[in-house]
Amino acid sequence: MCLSRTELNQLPKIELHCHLDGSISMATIRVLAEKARISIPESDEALRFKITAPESAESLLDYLAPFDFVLPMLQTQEALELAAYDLIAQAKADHVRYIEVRFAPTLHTAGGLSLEQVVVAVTKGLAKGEADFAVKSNALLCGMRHESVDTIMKVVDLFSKGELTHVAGFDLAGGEADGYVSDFASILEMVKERGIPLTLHAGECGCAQNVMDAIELGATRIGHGVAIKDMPDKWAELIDKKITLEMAPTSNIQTKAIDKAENYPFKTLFDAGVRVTINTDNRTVSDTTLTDEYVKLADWFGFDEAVFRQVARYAFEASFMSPQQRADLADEFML
Ligand SMILES: O=c1[nH]cnc2c1ncn2[C@H]1C[C@H](O)[C@@H](CO)O1
Ligand SMILES: [Zn+2]
Repeated sequence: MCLSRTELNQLPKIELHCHLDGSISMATIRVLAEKARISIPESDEALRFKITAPESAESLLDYLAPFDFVLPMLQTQEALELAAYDLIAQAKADHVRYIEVRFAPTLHTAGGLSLEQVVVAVTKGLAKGEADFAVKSNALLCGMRHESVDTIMKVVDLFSKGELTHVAGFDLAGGEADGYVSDFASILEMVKERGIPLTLHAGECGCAQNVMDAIELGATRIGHGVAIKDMPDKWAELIDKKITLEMAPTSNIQTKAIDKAENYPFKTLFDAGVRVTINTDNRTVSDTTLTDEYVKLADWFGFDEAVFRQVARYAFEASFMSPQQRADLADEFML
């Protein structure tokens, strides 16, 4: 029997892949714009047009365009804290019990903040969100793929600052090109050496080899990884190494990682035993919620509750939670 939207909404969830700057609610964007004295459209319809992925998006690069609109509003500690708090409120509405919130600290320094101040502000917002909404979280720090190795290294160095808390892992985001992972081998070797948990955006643009390169260089999780559908001979390796794919159905269609729902490889990969998880990627840019993503997958593939519980267990196991967070949530997700 098909699960209703209400039943899907109420399932306890874990979200591993959600970008802070792509997931600020419209109401909070209005608050942030006013604080930053940035004029934005008055009508919600016109504002939505600016902050969501264009319907005509042909690629990941088109999909990323709305970020340029919101980033100027995210240049103070107050704004970052509000944005993080707002995201936790949205996660609560999806019955998310734990979320990893990613962002690129270097994109928030235009107003004079240090990288460290950026991270402190976000984690403060996450902590307030946890206190008010009982949603646990950690931050993941992204380097941007268009940045220099030196710049990204400064982000990696943040992990060595003992006073930062709730910073759980590293990622590389931004436009994807064939072979990009190996360009960052020196950074990723350092990440491995320092024992920093690693997830990498890969296989979002038809570049399946990037997924295998990411695994080779130490990623235990892959952001999207959709292109691995084209390399079935590699699935056994993913299963064997317990690699987890952070998939995001709406985003993956918008970026043209996949042409249409029927070809979305989630069920094929799940049935084969690959660890797949469900994520929003960007709630606002993709105009979605985690419940919407569950509803889509239930509609497309007729998944029952057991599938969603198994997927949540995969997310729990692959998460970069602290031992305490893991102990607190184990009963709920390791049924
Ligand atoms: O799906 C994505 N793929 C690659 N990069 C992305 C995606 N969604 C957001 N980003 C980028 C744009 C943001 O400014 C940055 C940090 O969150 O990450
Ligand atoms: Zn992403």
